[in-house]
Amino acid sequence: MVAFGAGDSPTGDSLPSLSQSKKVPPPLASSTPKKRVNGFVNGNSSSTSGPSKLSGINGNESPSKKRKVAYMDEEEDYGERFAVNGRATLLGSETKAQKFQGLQEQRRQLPIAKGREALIREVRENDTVVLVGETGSGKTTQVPQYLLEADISSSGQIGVTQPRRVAATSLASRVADEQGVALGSRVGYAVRFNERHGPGTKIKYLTDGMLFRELLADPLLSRYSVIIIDEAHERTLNTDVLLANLKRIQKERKERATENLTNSAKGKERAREDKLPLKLIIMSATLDAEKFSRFFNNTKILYVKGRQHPVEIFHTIRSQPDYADATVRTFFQIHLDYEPGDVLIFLAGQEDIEAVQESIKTYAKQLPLGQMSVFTCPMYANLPQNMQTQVFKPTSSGVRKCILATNIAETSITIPGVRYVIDTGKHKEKRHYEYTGGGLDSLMTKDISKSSAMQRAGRAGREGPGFCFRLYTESDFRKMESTYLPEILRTNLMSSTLQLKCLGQDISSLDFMDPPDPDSVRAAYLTLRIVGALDKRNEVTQIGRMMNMFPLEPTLSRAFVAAQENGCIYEIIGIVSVLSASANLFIDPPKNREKAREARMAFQDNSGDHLTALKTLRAYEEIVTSGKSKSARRAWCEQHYVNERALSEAIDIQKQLRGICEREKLDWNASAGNAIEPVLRSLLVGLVQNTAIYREETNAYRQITSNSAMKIQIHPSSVLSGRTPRVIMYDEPIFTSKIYARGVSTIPPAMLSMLPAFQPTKEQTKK
Ligand SMILES: Nc1ncnc2c1ncn2[C@@H]1O[C@H](COP(=O)(O)OP(=O)(O)OP(=O)(O)O)[C@@H](O)[C@H]1O
Repeated sequence: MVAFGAGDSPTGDSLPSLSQSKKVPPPLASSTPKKRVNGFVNGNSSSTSGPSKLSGINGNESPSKKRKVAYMDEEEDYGERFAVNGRATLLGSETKAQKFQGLQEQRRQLPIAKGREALIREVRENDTVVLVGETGSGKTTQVPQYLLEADISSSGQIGVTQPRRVAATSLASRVADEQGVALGSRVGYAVRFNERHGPGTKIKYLTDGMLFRELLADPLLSRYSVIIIDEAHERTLNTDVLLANLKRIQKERKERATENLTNSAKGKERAREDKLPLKLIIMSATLDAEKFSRFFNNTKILYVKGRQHPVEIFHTIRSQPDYADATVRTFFQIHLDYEPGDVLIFLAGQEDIEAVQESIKTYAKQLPLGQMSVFTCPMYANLPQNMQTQVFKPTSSGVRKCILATNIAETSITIPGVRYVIDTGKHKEKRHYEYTGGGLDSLMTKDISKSSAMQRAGRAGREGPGFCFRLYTESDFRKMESTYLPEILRTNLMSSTLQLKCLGQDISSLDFMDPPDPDSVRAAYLTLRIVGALDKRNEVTQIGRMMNMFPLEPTLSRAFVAAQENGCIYEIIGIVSVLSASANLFIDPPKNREKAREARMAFQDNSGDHLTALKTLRAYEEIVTSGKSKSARRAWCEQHYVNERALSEAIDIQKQLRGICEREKLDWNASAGNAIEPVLRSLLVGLVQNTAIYREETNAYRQITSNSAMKIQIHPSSVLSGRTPRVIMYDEPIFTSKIYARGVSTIPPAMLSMLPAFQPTKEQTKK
């Protein structure tokens, strides 16, 4: 049993209080938990330590020896399965008009509704506004609609940025419903490789990365009248780059507006038609508002009063070093003793999610007869879009949905039905380390920040009072950092540097809220020079511009450009599509690695993982075009240990990349036939920094372009694992217990000398 203490939630220095359970009204009678579980204490009382009802969860005894409840498989489309009863029917039986009226009533009840007029006034009077309001108060869904309804956006669009694609798509869908229009018409969205908007779109939810890309074609973002940067506290690299640019754009558009207004009688009208100047709103529930305000010349800060529903927060009495186990036990404590309502669990990453999901499913099968059944549903970035949106579908009243998510579910989104949040207090943090001639990304499990903890708790209490169970003590909460280090200070800057260069800007001289580390900037320039995207004076080259046309990582877009010269775009598009898919192509069960490897022999290419991936994609395409049934396709994938989601996503990306080729008048059908050399050569041009040579003395690889003595091993999941080809190239170095090269192909040593930016030593080209 996990013991939880008082729900009095301390707050961070400058962060608004999320929940102070002693101050918030107690949960409504109908929503009060049936009874408290042993060990859970309310208010200020201390923990009890009676015997756990859930001893079976920890020990060998099962909660129930009989399995009498029906359970679902996560692969099933449960939306269809439950379409005939429960909540799904309830919504389905409402008329469209009733549903619309219901949504309007919900809109009126939101805390932000009281501030509607004041907000509109402030936005009219100020070009930039910082808006802080509790989670769920209605910022993201309502502010764009208020501005549209008040005609502040005039003839332009309102762009609302989100750090994550799932938030952008789900919010657009909600706001389209609230506006009573079809998604993609007045309200739309744009995320990488997936857009739904049209000429009539007035409110567009988009990822910050997409808005950054739009800058390239339209440096003044002239189609927008208003830009809303939502969840600004996350300080993603794209958000920071956008903020620096938005400051410039506002200035330039203001100058134009003033010119128009003073120089001609028709100026006023033109200024309106040109959507000048640009209004900017920066929003979050957990924002260092003063810092943002200072950055925008001490602009106005507005606070939304009140929260929609109370969230009662509990901390554990003791620290929980085995947080996965504590999660499972807490889940069942809720499941057995609390009223219906779905549970959202925050875990660090995919591995944690899979392990906890497995345990929950196992124990759920042993629940006593008559107990509500459990349906588990994962949610992490590597999961394809269609799987991520599964979590939003309703279940029947006899099922408790348990969503196991990473921090992609942490901000902005409302998952209908969620009433309980379990927060493990962990996340995965990506950090980039530079060393001479290379870089290394690490992905480590770390404690979250206070701001994250508050956002996580905010996912409960969106449709009614909620509960948040934190698997860390109150004193651990107090010790957490207020916010994370901005991404610009801890990530690889190569991609942004190139994009800015194409805009005629220099990352080292932009006006950032926090300027990047000069070493990281130097490393980004060096890599871009090595791949030929920049010249010696750091000016963008023709190659760099071509690379920038494709929404790909620079290493992949460089391979793409090389493929045009080498006559193998057809092959490179296939490989790049697989590498750009959000899920890994090959299922790599550590216990069954040999079996998986044998099963994939049919596609294995001796050169390594890149051509093996291409052959796998082609084999799957054949299956699809031959008209095989859905279940036959799935069986084929299972038999070969390949991830069908990754393959279907790759096919989708491939289609889009081919579309870009057509637009740019490139022949995507240009193929090298059976010759693999042009394909490897093209990949090598992009991956030149990720090349390594085998050293017998250490039985490991050493990076060629760096002086570092770092030892690299071929990752066990590679088809080349167990072999020691002399020279390899790889997609990325990853650091776990050792430094591994992942996505590896062998290359003939002589190929290195073909690279203009790289002149190898004699030893390196030796056969
Ligand atoms: N998809 C949805 N289904 C049901 N209710 C929703 C949905 N989206 C929003 N809501 C309702 O609208 C409220 C306001 O949501 P909104 O995202 O605008 O709040 P917010 O202030 O931006 O919150 P956050 O800071 O957490 O992003 C939610 O609390 C919820 O009650």
